[in-house]
Amino acid sequence: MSSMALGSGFGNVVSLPKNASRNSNGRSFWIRGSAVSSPQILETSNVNSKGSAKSVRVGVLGASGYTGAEIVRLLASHPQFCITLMTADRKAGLSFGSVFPHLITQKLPDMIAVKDADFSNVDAVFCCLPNGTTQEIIKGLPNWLMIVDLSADFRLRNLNEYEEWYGQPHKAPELQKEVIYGLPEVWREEIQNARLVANPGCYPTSVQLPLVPLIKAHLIELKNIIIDAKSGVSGAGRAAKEANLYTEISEGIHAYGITKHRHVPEIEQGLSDASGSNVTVSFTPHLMPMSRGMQSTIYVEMSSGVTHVDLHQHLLSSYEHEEFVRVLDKGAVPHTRNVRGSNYCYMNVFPDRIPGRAIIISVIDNLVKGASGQALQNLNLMLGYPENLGLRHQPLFP
Ligand SMILES: NC(=O)C1=CN([C@@H]2O[C@H](COP(=O)(O)OP(=O)(O)OC[C@H]3O[C@@H](n4cnc5c(N)ncnc54)[C@H](OP(=O)(O)O)[C@@H]3O)[C@@H](O)[C@H]2O)C=CC1
Ligand SMILES: CC(=O)N[C@@H](CCC(=O)OP(=O)(O)O)C(=O)O
Repeated sequence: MSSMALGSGFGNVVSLPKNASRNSNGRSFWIRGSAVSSPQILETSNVNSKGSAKSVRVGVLGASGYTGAEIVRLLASHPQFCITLMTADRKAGLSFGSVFPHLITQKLPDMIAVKDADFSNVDAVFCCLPNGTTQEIIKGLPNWLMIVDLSADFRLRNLNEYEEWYGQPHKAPELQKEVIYGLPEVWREEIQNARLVANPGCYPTSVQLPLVPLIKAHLIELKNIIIDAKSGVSGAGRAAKEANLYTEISEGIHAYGITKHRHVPEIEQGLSDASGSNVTVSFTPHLMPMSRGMQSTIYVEMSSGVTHVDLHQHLLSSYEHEEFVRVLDKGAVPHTRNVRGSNYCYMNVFPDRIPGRAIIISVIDNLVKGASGQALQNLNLMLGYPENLGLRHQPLFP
């Protein structure tokens, strides 16, 4: 990574991204210089492979949940971010390794209740908290903290719509005004200048990545978009629920949230932004007997004179320079297994047997590109780092 070196309170040299000043928007992380003022948290795990202190101190709120654990897993190989704060609710007081033994080798702070958290040792936070709680918690946080919120609290711009779909008035409308929607392939420039980013939902990520470029290029009709989507059970979080017991989930699939799923307005907001007019979709999610992975099968009508080859070609050229989106070769079927554990979205286009229609298939790992990987991609961008830092894991197979 190209960088400039500054002396620091760590007594080490801290590497800052060369383009750090580009992010100096008055709320700038680097101008504050807070990254260089905390000698007490320096640990071996806070040193990168070059022996320099990692520059950015990160808090993970909701570290005992699935997305929190996934952030911790990804940050283990991040050369510049170290974790200085972890919170939990029922599991506050426990060590992270006792809650997630697969990550026991990492040296990490114990998880504490968010009310006891001291943010003076933190430059940026990932909020991996249940919907509805983040907006209350972050409105009390210092206004210089960089925040990536993985919940749905700040994704909908229209607060009436938020109230309608989430069943409660928004509790931090003043913060909503500064939020940037964190889908890097669409809003990269805005994210680079953001302090507060709303990380997209998993289903909306898998749908917008293929549809936004096609809508922007007027290659598909805005009516009759049908999305049939499927998710692994980790999408529902780690908290115990009867409906998610092995006996309820295994050896079967079922639809849920039919016509009422909270991701409908988020998908429609993204597609409407792309088209400049109101887009509505039919969206039905299904729960699959697998831990992680998500597929959206999307049925579209092509614009007059357009073929599925045009759609494929346009997606190929749109994502030619995107590291995390792979448009597969003609005829290759995207499979959730092939993106498992990675930040990739794989997609492809197929002709329908009905003339004029096409079928688009997009797959992601709901916990990575659908949540924590995308969140890390966003924080990298917000701080001026290459967006793939800590994210180059190849998919796990089998
Ligand atoms: N799972 C997924 O695939 C995706 C999830 N998301 C969103 O990310 C967020 C986190 O999801 P996920 O990790 O799956 O959820 P989990 O249920 O697995 O984890 C929730 C975390 O929040 C903590 N917590 C619960 N209630 C409170 C509270 N009142 N105050 C403070 N902390 C609390 C929990 O602590 P404790 O364990 O101690 O109770 C736990 O650490 C959610 O908003 C979810 O909608 C977004 C995209 C995908
Ligand atoms: C399988 C499952 O239950 N999945 C979750 C989606 C997870 C997600 O992205 O949701 P948020 O919008 O809450 O962040 C659901 O359908 O609610």
